Amino acid sequence: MNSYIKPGDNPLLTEERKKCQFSTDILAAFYHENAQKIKRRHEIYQYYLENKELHDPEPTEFMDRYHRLENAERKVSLLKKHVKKAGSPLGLHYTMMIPTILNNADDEQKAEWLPKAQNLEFIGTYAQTELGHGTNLRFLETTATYDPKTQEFILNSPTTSAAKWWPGNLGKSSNRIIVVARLISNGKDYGPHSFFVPIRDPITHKSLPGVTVGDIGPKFGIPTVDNGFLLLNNVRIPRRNMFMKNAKLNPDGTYISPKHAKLAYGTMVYVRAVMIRTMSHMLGLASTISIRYSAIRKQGEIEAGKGEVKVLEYQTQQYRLLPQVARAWAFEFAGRYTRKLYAQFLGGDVDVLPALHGVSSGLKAVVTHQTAQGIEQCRMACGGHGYSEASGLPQLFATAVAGCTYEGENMVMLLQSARQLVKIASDVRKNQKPTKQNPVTDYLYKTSAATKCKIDQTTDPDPSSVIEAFEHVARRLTFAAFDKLEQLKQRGISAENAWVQCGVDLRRAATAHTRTFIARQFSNGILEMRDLPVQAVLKDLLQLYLFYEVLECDGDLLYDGYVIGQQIEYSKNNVYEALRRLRPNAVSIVDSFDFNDRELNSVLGRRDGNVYENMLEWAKSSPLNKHDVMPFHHKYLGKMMEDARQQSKL
Ligand SMILES: CC/C=C\C/C=C\C/C=C\C/C=C/C(=O)SCCNC(=O)CCNC(=O)[C@H](O)C(C)(C)COP(=O)(O)OP(=O)(O)OC[C@H]1O[C@@H](n2cnc3c(N)ncnc32)[C@H](O)[C@@H]1OP(=O)(O)O
Ligand SMILES: Cc1cc2nc3c(=O)[nH]c(=O)nc-3n(C[C@H](O)[C@H](O)[C@H](O)COP(=O)(O)OP(=O)(O)OC[C@H]3O[C@@H](n4cnc5c(N)ncnc54)[C@H](O)[C@@H]3O)c2cc1C
Repeated sequence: MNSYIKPGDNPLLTEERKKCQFSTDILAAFYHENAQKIKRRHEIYQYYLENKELHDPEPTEFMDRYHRLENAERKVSLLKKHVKKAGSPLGLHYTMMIPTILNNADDEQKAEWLPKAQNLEFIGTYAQTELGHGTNLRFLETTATYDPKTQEFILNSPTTSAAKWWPGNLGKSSNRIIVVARLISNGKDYGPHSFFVPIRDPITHKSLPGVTVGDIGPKFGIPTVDNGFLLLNNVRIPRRNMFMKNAKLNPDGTYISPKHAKLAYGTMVYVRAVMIRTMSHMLGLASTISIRYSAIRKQGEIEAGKGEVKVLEYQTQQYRLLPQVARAWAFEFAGRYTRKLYAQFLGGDVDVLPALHGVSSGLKAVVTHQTAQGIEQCRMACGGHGYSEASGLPQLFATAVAGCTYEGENMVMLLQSARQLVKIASDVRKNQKPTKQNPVTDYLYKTSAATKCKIDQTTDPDPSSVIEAFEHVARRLTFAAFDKLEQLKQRGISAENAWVQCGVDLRRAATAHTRTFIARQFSNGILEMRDLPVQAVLKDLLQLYLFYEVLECDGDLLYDGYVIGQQIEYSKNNVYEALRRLRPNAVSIVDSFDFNDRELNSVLGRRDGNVYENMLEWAKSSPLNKHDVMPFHHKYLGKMMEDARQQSKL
């Protein structure tokens, strides 16, 4: 039933795979949405294996940034020949440039820019954040002043803090970019708008007059990406280079407002909506690496004299790793919802934007945070080898944790989600009904279905009792934060200051609300699976997810007596029971994520489980090992020891 078994694999992994009680093919197709996608994934991987020019000449962990970027550019240029969609130096081109053209360009602009972007005739990025401002877009300093005489915009960075700072692929790769700047026309400031701006010559790739651009230097991770800075000095672009699907500017400089004030933020909403799946994949990668490794790593005896056991036998190891698998699945279902909502928005339904913004901002924050935490758990669960770059986990963590910051700092995003909750609380207090159905927030209008939680000692529990418990917590925290806000305002504190004073409570309400949403999506999502053995595995994962989350918020559940201590004990037992049931299938479940060795990029997580011999091979690639004696040895340490020896002879 496990189709990942191959001759030559580590027998400890084969032993695990032979225990599989379900079809890995069916589970893999469900994770990647259909069997066709799995087939295509396998074809692409096979193609990669056969085309050596696409391989790295040495492990990239040993390359400096210069050679990493060169290697990435080499592969990307080759990939264009092989497949349409490529990697790192084009990351932002695909995730932000093309979506902005689709989302913000009018038909004529789209006809001009989209085919060229898709054909990679130019490479672009999204330059919004500045040295002095990222979160607070209204205070961006870059200006685009309209000159009706020439029908051009003049772009300027008036101060050092106005320098664009951070955009991925801006430093060295991009030549046509989106600049977010404050539109000024006829002396009036209309706030941030997007402009299509050439920054490098298309032939020589040299920066254009008035453009100062470069790489911002090494970061916490993602060394292959050339995040950049940019200063603009009186750079002129034609009027039609302002993105005009929503807001427009006539040749005489008169401004036409968009249908919704925040339509200009559409690209950010898009990335927040799609990055949920990327996070699920990253957590899936980390789980695959750590669970496969835990199945071949033996350490310690459980019963003296019976031999060392795989570390995966320890309940503590299972408790660290299996909830990460469950969360990867939960995030996948949550991401399907936000992508569907975004498709509705892109199809022209502008009214869906507030709901989409509400759910995607909270979700982006919770999912990136839990993904980064989960990867770090996986890394630590691999012991010393998890600390080596050979595990792939340090780089994976460094990449994932950036998601907590980019596309809206997480705390700020939770506060955006809380805005929606507070509005609903205000409606409820005024006995107002929802104007429009929203399956994500409608529960806030209802009172608790039961005054006491229904979790009991059954080991095959109904998910609805847990979801109701999460709803109860989210509702209580939302109304508590709202009431506190109102009390502060009644004491004469301004609405804005009251908001700041309730920030922590608002964040907690938004987190609880997002937990409720994810749990419901997971619970509904698995109903689509008809194959009974696969359904059983998904139910075990759901059970683990739900009761693990109960234990994460036990204080909030106990706070008002909604649950009693005994129900927390039942919840713990349900976690342990789920771990016990999942254990025999653990390797097969992560196999079903269907990540190949290129994607895993980890000696510990290889499909064949032959870890130790490959660790030795990997270490031998270290440039330090090109020399038995380092050329500078006798200059420093050698000399120091020689001097000490000479001294001791005196
Ligand atoms: C496939 C992709 C996968 C992985 C990614 C891989 C690679 C990419 C890697 C990195 C790319 C990174 C890119 C970037 O980081 S780009 C820069 C991102 N920057 C941000 O996200 C900035 C965050 N700041 C904001 O979004 C806004 O400034 C903020 C929302 C904080 C505040 O905006 P503003 O001051 O204008 O509004 P408010 O007064 O707070 O609210 C007024 C009103 O508007 C509503 N609102 C706000 N934003 C939106 C929106 N986007 N859509 C709809 N509505 C919005 C807000 O809720 C208020 O409503 P109401 O309460 O009804 O008044
Ligand atoms: C790897 C990476 C890639 C990036 N790629 C891009 C890109 O391609 N294009 C681009 O334009 N930008 C990019 N960025 C920039 C990114 O979008 C910003 O860093 C991000 O939006 C956060 O803004 P900031 O840096 O101004 O943080 P700040 O807003 O200064 O945050 C600092 C602290 O202040 C808090 N804070 C700020 N405002 C509030 C508030 N209103 N209420 C409560 N607390 C608040 C935050 O929670 C945080 O704790 C990237 C960043 C990184 C790290």
